[in-house]
Amino acid sequence: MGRKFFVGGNWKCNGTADQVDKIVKTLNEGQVPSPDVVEVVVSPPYVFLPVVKSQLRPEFQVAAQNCWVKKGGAFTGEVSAEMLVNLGVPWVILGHSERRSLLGESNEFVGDKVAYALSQGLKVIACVGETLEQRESGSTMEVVSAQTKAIAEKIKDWTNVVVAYEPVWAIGTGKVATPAQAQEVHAGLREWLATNVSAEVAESTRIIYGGSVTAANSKELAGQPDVDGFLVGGASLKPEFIDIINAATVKSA
Ligand SMILES: O=C(CO)COP(=O)(O)O
Repeated sequence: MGRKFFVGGNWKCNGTADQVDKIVKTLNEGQVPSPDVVEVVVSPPYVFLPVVKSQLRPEFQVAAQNCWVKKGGAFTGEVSAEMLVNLGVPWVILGHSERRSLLGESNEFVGDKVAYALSQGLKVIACVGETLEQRESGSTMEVVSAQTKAIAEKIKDWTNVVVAYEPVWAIGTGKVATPAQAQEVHAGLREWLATNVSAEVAESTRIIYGGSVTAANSKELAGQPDVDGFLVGGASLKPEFIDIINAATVKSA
């Protein structure tokens, strides 16, 4: 299997300088599999990116949590893809559900952001996911397919894209998707890519799960054939993030 396990830590809008120091120390001391087995990317708030990047063990990478939709300029409060590249930040998270719902980012806007970030040389963790209401009405695949389609329409090369399936009802709620629920949507997304992009892209693109991932549930989720890793929120601020990274060994066992 060619898809390397991927574990992202999304710190969201959390952390003081002291807390960031402690988290980085924990990450640097943790026992984890080799970078051949797992790719680890942590995503602090913008203001901490330079310090985290400079202090983090070299095999772990950093991601921004967002970037502007086009070239920088007169866009007060925004950070451009060019700036991230200039600072040597390799990854960016785009289309997180908190930005979709709280800041009104549409599918099309997220598609434009993904295309622009890729064009500047960034790698993208592109998030999709349904609300509880959408799940209960049976429209989960329709929703995540439309979110993925809005990206697929704007990009040609999927090499630098990781898709994060994050059901909104599982984010920050302690209500994790069951391994079967995650597998079903991941397989559906892979099928969507096979039908609408190509068999190669479907086979090689990593589809990771996010939403109340913990050390306790990570191994069973990682055991699902189409779960290629995680995007971790709350638990990425704690020492248990190291255990979640170690769930990668389930794939090679
Ligand atoms: O939104 C998430 C990661 O991007 C998931 O957050 P939690 O792990 O806190 O549920």
